[in-house]
Amino acid sequence: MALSDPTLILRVRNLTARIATRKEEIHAVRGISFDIAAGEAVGFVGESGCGKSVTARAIMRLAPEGTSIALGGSVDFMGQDLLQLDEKAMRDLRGRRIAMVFQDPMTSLNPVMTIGSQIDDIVRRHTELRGRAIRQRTVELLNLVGIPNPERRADNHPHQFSGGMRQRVLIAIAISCDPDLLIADEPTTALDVTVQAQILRLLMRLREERGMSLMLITHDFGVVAGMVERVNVMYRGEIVESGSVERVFAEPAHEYTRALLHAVPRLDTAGRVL
Ligand SMILES: Nc1ncnc2c1ncn2[C@@H]1O[C@H](COP(=O)(O)OP(=O)(O)OP(=O)(O)O)[C@@H](O)[C@H]1O
Repeated sequence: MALSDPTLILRVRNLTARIATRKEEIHAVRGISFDIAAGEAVGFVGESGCGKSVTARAIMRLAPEGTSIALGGSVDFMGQDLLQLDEKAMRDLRGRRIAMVFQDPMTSLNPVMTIGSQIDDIVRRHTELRGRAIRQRTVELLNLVGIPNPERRADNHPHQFSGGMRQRVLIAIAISCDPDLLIADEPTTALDVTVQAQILRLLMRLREERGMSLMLITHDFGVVAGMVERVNVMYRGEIVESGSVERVFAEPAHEYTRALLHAVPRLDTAGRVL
């Protein structure tokens, strides 16, 4: 299947995802459609349980832990429908062309391995580099995501890093293969506010420098403001509203969006004398 618009890298149509646990089946994503252009940052906003994470996982064809997933519709990624690929092709694509960063930077890292050896492994697996060149690349990646003294820090274990620094490490791992699309699922939720801003700035800088697309998933409208061009608002497994951030902020069309926006402090009115 060819993409009609060459600047689109992702074209999702009528995507459905049912996840089954031992107890029940949940229709978590109910026929959503959206596009992401090359180099574009798109936000997905909605309250907990609305299907944002399942959407991200559906694109990667990964089931949430402890579940199995059944997908419908199409996920056209640079001209290939990912839902039709065999598992081997999908494994090749994950991490290399589409990479993901999750909320909890501690559980995604191996606590007994040094940061450097964890990144070395990924560089070895995904590139042609061998010998000393691997560690050089690891240090370069740590430097790129703003880890000070990267040569020395590479020999530390995850618990010797702060939450924000661990998230930087995971971002380094995610961009190590130069993906076309980075999916960041609540990347700053576990971090305090100043660190949140630093991580968001880092993601934006990397997106610009590398020309990758960014799918930013958050329950917090404040996080997407100033970060993305377009936002999709999700509610109960559907996209109920989408548009430019400015438009959605200024004139939310859906009642649910208005309710979500109410929860965000308004910077423009905060200092005004009543
Ligand atoms: N591992 C799981 N086991 C059982 N149900 C799950 C699991 N993961 C997600 N679900 C269910 O799928 C639906 C969509 O969840 P999803 O995680 O996509 O929501 P979300 O919008 O990303 O919220 P959150 O930010 O809390 O993850 C919900 O009904 C949720 O309960």
